[in-house]
Amino acid sequence: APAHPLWPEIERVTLEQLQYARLGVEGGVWQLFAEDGEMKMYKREEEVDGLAVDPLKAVHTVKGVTGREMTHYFFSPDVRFEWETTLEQMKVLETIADDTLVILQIHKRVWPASQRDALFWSHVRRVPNDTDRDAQDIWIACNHSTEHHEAPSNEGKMVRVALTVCLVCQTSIEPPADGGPVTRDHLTCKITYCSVVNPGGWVPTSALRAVYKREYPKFLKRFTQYVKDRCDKQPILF
Ligand SMILES: O=S(=O)(CCO)c1ccc(-c2ccc(C3CCCC3)c([C@@H]3C[C@@H]3c3ccccn3)c2)cc1
Repeated sequence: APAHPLWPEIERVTLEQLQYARLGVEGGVWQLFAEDGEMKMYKREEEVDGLAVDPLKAVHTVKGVTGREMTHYFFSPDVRFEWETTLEQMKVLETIADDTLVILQIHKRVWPASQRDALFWSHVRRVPNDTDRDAQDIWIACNHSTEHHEAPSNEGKMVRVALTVCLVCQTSIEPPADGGPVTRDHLTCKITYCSVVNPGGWVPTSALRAVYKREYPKFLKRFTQYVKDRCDKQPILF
């Protein structure tokens, strides 16, 4: 594993997020707040220092793509502007490895909040499925706020959000009955998207919750459709 000062935290947080995502939405603590076909979005209403920091967990099933493809397009900075509509600027501050980056993002102003930026490491990895041998490997992409000497400290300008986000994907293959080749019609990708965003500065709770309710379903729907469109007619990446 690369000898980078962030590596121990990247390893710990990524595996913690994997376990957190795999807990699903048990326990009755999760409130279903949006549904669209296979996509179900849950939240918990929590406040930190009077700020709404509502953990979010979404589950979704997408046909025709693999978890490797889904997490690849989520991780790749090159395509982020294709699907992230609230992004204004993005800069890769450091390439720690081909699967690990430090990214600074400036998001568009979302009324009534003032403009925000986010500084985080981003990591993607394949995790062998330790419970079910003949299942496909699990893929996880994880974004977690960090410090970085190259990021402006924003005195009095931009408010910096703190976030921890993960996208965990499990691919299933239903092989064709006639023993023919596996095509995209035989693929199903089960997704769990988790996010905790601390807005970093005052936003009226009711307004912020309205932003969450509007933006998260739009974001996950748009992102997953983007991946389906990109993968259509392309060779399958397992
Ligand atoms: O999954 S990611 O890593 C994808 C890479 O971009 C990610 C997701 C979400 C955010 C994010 C950052 C700021 C804000 C708010 C906080 C106060 C004012 C702006 C929000 C609010 C929740 C709403 C929102 C939800 C989804 C998409 C955009 N907007 C979300 C950042 C990164």
